[in-house]
Amino acid sequence: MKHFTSVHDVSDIKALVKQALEYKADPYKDQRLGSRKRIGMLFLNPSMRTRLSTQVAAQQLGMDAVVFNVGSEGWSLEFEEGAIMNGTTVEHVKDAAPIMGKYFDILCIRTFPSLKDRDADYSEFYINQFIKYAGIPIVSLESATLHPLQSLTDIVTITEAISGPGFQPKTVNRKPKVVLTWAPHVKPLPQCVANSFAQWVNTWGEAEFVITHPAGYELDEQFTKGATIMHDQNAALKDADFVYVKNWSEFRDYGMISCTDTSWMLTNEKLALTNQAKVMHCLPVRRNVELSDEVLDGPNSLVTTQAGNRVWAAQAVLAELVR
Ligand SMILES: NCCC[C@H](NC(=O)CCC(=O)O)C(=O)O
Ligand SMILES: NC(=O)OP(=O)(O)O
Repeated sequence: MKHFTSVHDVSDIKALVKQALEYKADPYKDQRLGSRKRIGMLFLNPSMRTRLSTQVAAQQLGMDAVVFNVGSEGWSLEFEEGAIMNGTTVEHVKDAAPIMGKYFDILCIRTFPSLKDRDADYSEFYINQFIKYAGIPIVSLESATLHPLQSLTDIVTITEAISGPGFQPKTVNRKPKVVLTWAPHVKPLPQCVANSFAQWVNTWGEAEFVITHPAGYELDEQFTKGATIMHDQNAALKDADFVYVKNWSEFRDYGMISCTDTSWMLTNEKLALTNQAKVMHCLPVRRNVELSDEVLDGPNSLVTTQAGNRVWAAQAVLAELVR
């Protein structure tokens, strides 16, 4: 693995999931693997889970992690080739990234989309500039279109749940039914988590995968191809074993919100349509907008386990890059 910015960087998903679960069983088994290695973590946007879980993962491998909230504390970066820098940006990524390449062995970056310019966002303009100029492995901590550390975690979480004693598929030998459902929100959010989840589940190939959303919220087909897409949420939820709840803004009418229908919120009434599905969400979650309290606080919620698993996914990825 050279970089970790999408599922395409992974040659064997199942092996990486296995590695993550091995770290969960024995967190310090490779505590010297990353000795004398250092990761830099650049945040152009806020984070709680990604930041803390990746730091913990690095520590468990014996690596140092340096966090830089570049969005709020650093010089504002210029990314445009040939820019005449007589405005508000202070330093070009061409100058900054190679220096970070000297300080660190691996550079991890969070950079959200603008949700204004679809072509620029979907070209992954910002993270690709770091790949071009830093000269060291780059790890996405959520980029303009994808969130691969989250998606690896999600596959780890599903794998763990279906291997456990409590899992009862509807029919024997059936792949688990995984439903990604759109949920309402108060503001336009990136498509990253949904794109990435779809990309990973499709590549993994071990689920019967359904995506449900209101008309107009179709995601980019490059990520969803292979999934069944339905506009009827109740029909989609039937017999689901896992329900992944996420809001995203529109891809076609880019960054827009055309649906404010609160009935898309996942409630216990909707959960009753499923095969006692486990409920997932990447967090942070808007309670009683995306998901009801009763679901989040109820026995079907996997969200805390899922967020806890972020550590093992990050540890597996860092270990692979160090190796
Ligand atoms: N990293 C996980 C999700 C990050 C981001 N959510 C947010 O921005 C939520 C903000 C809010 O609820 O106001 C997203 O959906 O891609
Ligand atoms: N799920 C996730 O990426 O959370 P943070 O935004 O808190 O890192």
